[in-house]
Amino acid sequence: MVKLIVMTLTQRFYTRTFALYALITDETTNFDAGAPYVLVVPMLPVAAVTLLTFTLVATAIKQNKDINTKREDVLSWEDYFMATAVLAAKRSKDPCSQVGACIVNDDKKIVGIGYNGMPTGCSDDDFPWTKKEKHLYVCHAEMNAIVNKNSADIKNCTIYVVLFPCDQCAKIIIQSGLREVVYLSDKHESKETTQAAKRMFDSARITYRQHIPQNRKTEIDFEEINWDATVQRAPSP
Ligand SMILES: O=c1ccn([C@H]2C[C@H](O)[C@@H](COP(=O)(O)O)O2)c(=O)[nH]1
Repeated sequence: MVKLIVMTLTQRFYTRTFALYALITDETTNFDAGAPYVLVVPMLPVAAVTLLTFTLVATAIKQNKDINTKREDVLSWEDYFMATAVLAAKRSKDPCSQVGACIVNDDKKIVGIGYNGMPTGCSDDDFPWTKKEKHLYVCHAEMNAIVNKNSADIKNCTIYVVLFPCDQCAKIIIQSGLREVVYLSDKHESKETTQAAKRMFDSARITYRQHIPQNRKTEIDFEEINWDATVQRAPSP
């Protein structure tokens, strides 16, 4: 409907502008080879301004409509849980692999989040991040998500994790009673540790599958919040 109104108005505008221009210049009656350019070139800025105006009006109308209509283009549950794992991973200080994990129960409630990092009390600045040494100290994302759980029981939950779990994490996942592993990357699939993890999952009947995001990109844009329209309170002293 909005499109139709805009198209009709645009068409009318052009017809009238063209007729007016033809009247002033009388070019339509003297159509030699150069005449079309003489007609079209001066109209380009007018056309650009008109198009911009109509686009702005159409956007305003559309936005006005949107505040009264249910949004359809929302994050799917699966993208939401994996995005939560990816967001947690952004806290990781590991220079090679930033891993995040998010545990979800049957009611679609998040009951644990974690990322790979040094144990509490072991400073990120004092312990090594080199490829060889870090493995002695780093707590894996899955382990952190499990020990950080905010629910008494995580039995039958699903864990969304950025990287396929290693053998050590597989053991903790199995012993915690988790039912399913959803992962994003399997970049260490040829490693013995990943193969051992898959062997244990298969035996313990824990399913695993790769998550293919519906949206390749999910942006968080703090600028989207209209700060000017909110009351800005002074921070507490
Ligand atoms: O299941 C896993 C496996 C690994 N991690 C963490 C541990 C390390 O910080 C990195 C792996 O580093 P690489 O240099 O890629 O070997 O990922 C984890 O959290 N969970």
